[in-house]
Amino acid sequence: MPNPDVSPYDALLLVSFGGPEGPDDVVPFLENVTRGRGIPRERLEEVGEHYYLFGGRSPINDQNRSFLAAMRADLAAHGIDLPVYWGNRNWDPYLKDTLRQMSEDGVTRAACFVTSAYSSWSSCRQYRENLWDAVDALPDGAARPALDKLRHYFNHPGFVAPVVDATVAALADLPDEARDGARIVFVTHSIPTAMNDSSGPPAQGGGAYERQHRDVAAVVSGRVAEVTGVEREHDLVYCSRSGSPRTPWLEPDVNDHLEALAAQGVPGAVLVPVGFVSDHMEVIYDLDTEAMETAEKLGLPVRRAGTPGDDERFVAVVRQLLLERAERERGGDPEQPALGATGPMWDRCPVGCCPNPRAERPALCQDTA
Ligand SMILES: CC1=C(CCC(=O)O)c2cc3nc(cc4[nH]c(cc5[nH]c(cc1n2)c(C)c5CCC(=O)O)c(CCC(=O)O)c4C)C(CCC(=O)O)=C3C
Ligand SMILES: [Fe+2]
Repeated sequence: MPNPDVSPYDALLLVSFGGPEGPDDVVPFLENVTRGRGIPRERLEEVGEHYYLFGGRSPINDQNRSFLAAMRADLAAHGIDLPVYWGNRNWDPYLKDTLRQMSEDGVTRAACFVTSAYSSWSSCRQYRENLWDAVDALPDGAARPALDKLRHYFNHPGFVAPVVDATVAALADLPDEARDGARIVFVTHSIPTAMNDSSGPPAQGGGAYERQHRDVAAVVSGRVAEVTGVEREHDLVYCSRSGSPRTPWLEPDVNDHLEALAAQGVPGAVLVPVGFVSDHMEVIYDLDTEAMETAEKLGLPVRRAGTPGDDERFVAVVRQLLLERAERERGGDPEQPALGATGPMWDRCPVGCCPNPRAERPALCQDTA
């Protein structure tokens, strides 16, 4: 079989958030994340403590290193010889440095895979602003690689499959008497309600962040019901609220929700962190530490489902989206797998998609007006 055609791409770029790698990194990292955001001092000190509890080291960079190794192996196993780069928004390796390396290496056009699956300013457009900044910062006269963001994958079968398996495994781990009546509680990162209201293309009326989560939650619970032979109710709740207490953010909070479930007499719950691609700090602190403490206090049996991480089906999504997009850029019409009601997402975000809540800023990977 001939090797797959990846033209017009000559590189792949993994784009992520970044995290501290030791205690001395924590404060500078938090400053990078929150510059100009008006996050109260107390909230920052509190989040710093979450990191210090884990030795000042976020799990996210090691998870990306492992994902990169898996991606390279997957590409090689499928006859694709493409350099793979990695750059972050908030910590080393910074996107700006990575773009410089790509430019020096002669990369002309790279496909970008972002470790965030949904629409919203925080989870999509801000990364596209970061890409614009990184290209903009290239020195005068340096070659400027073109960057294309691969489509959103929250509803891609290769993202959904490991979430389904992890939910089934977490249910199996509940005590027998809690299992059949257990609630499936999907959890994602809270964002300001205004950011949710403006997420997605203006023509769709906003609310894309929440809607996309509800769509994938319905798909996963439907599949879990098929596999386990038991219909269970499910909910979508939020973790990691930040910002000023006066600003409304998406609710309910996962801890409040567990209390409500216990009060209703629900016998148990499985937390499914569908908003996260791997076990970030939000998962190991906000869910495994804080929400589990809440569950224990309530005497409510709760298990946390795993995230896709470097599951080979999720790793393969990168290659599948790369080949799909390459073919589309060459004028072809490949199949675009997608589960649920939303359908396959766009290649380029529409004008006005997920606006920056503070000031309009240039971004890459969108339609030109
Ligand atoms: C939607 C969303 C995702 C999911 C999409 C994606 O993955 O991108 C996400 C991911 C992440 N968020 C992370 C860390 C932080 N986020 C913060 C602050 C904020 N997050 C926000 C939203 C999101 N964040 C928002 C609206 C803020 C307020 C400030 C602002 O308007 O930007 C703060 C400041 C302290 C605080 O206030 O919590 C920290 C330290 C880490 C690294 C974790 C690790 O180390 O493992 C990851 C993967
Ligand atoms: Fe965050």
